[in-house]
This record gives sequence, structure tokens and C-alpha cells, in this order.
Amino acid sequence: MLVIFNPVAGRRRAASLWHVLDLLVENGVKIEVAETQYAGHATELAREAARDGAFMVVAAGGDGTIAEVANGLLGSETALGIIPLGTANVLAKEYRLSTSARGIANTLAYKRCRRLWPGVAQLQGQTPHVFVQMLGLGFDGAVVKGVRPLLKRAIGKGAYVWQSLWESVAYGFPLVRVTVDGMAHQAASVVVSKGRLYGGPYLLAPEAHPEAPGFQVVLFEKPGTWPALLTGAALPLGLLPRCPGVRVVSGSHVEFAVPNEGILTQADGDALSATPCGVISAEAPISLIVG
Ligand SMILES: Nc1ncnc2c1ncn2[C@@H]1O[C@H](COP(=O)(O)OP(=O)(O)OP(=O)(O)O)[C@@H](O)[C@H]1O
Repeated sequence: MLVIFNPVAGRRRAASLWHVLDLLVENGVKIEVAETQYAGHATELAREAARDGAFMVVAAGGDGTIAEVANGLLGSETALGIIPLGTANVLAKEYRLSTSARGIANTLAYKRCRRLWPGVAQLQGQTPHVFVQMLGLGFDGAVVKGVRPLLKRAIGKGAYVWQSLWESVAYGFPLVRVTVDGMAHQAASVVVSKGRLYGGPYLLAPEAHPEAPGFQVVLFEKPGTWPALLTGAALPLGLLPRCPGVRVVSGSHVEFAVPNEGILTQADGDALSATPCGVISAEAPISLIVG
């Protein structure tokens, strides 16, 4: 079993990783660990393993690392296993995967699969970016870009809360123009979601089906400090989809207009270097090991 480990992911929970691996080895599983050396390396390692016919490749890291490995497995029969080591681990929560060391080891040992259908963000003149959980433009992108790595390592999700409070005052709220299946919308912030959850266990898009192609596009229509604070307060209460000014639309083709250029964007909790011009579903799903 190849385990692709991102040593800079999350809060550097290497100890949790070794605990899972010890349990697997005790059960007779042969393991090879490959540490990523740079951003994008996980995709190359996973693609190579899939080309060699591996049954399963395990991503050990945050949702960004999982997305990179998923990218490398697209178009192959190789299944994706995950050892969640990130701060929010939204994908693991979406699929209700165990996060205890023993639970993770059991999940990987049982090898039962469910489909996971990634999204693909198209970037002008750059390689498309594959994501597994969500892509956010606007306020959301500004929060992820602004989070200080040291603070994230020290207080985990609290760093996002702090940055959201800061951005609710500092962010300029330029309008994001988006077309979903031909219908034009504009909003202060847009999240294109594969899953139901956001920021951990919190409800964002109740109608989402991560096993199928297509998206839920969440439009935060009201710009400004107070709407941002209101939605921030509604999130942990599970009330975000019912907040005034929040609208969720379903679609399979999402396009962002050219005036969006420069609007900060995040995918699976990592800042993107460019604003996407569109989002489509991957050509086929991959198999996710769920135990
Ligand atoms: N060796 C490396 N050095 C620098 N960056 C890397 C390396 N390996 C992977 N990366 C990059 O690190 C990014 C962050 O990974 P990931 O999302 O898994 O962790 P994280 O952002 O710390 O997790 P979380 O947001 O849940 O805390 C990945 O998207 C990947 O591009």
C-alpha cells in the first residue's frame, strides 16, 4: 500500500500517521511511504502508482493533499484511501469516515468503496485544478489567503475564525459574477460545493451529492461586514443555508466572467494562484475507500 504523506499539511500530526501505519503493519499490510517534496508532487506520485496498477493509494494530509492524490488517480481503477491529518478534514466528515487511528486503519483494511466525483477548476493558461470538496471565490478566498500558517498550527480552526473577523472589516467585497448552467448571478462571495459540509462538520449545501457530477453553488448575495458576521455566526449553528442573503443553486457548468480577475480564490482550503474562469465535473468519478 502506497501512502503519500504531505509533511507540511495541517498541524504536522506525523505521530497520528505513524500510529495508523503501526496498526496496519501489525495486521500484515505492507506499506511504502512517499513524502511529498513540493506542491503538486502528490499528483505525480499517485499517477505513477495508478499507472503501475496499484489497487489503492492513500493520501495522508489535509483536503489539499487528498485533492492532489485524487487528481493523479483520475481515469484509473486505483482507489483512494485517506488518512486525514489536516485542520478541518471536511472530506472525511462528508463521508463520515472515522478519524481515530484504529478506525482509519480498519477503514483502509476493509476496502469498501463509495464514489467520489471531483470538480475541476479551469484556469486561464494554467493546468486545471482538481478539487474534492469546494472552491470559494471572494470573502472565502481572502480568509484562506490571509490565514497565518503559524497561527493555524497553534490554534487550528480558530485561526480561520480570527481571519474571518479580520476580513469582515478589511475585505472590500467586490462582486463576483457567475453563470450557472446559463443563468447569470452576482454575489459578494461564491462557494462551488461538491459536498454538504464546510469548514469541518458544518452544513453549507444540504442537497449536495459528492458521488455524482454537478455542484451546489452557494451565493452570498449581501456584501459587507454585518452579512459576513451573520453568516459566520450561522455556520456553527447549522443555519447557514437559511440565512437571509444566502441562496443555493444547483448546476453542472459554472462560468466566471472576466471582470472577476484578481478575486481571491481557495480550493479545498488552499489558496489558488489565479481566479478560475469556469468549473466542470471531472470526466469520471474515483473510488474512495470508506471501510
Ligand atoms: N513538501 C511540500 N512542501 C510545500 N508544500 C507542499 C508539500 N507537499 C504538498 N504541498 C502543498 O501543501 C498544500 C496544503 O496541503 P493540505 O491542504 O493537505 O494541508 P493544509 O492546507 O495544511 O491542511 P488544512 O488546511 O486542513 O490544515 C497542498 O495543496 C500541496 O500543494
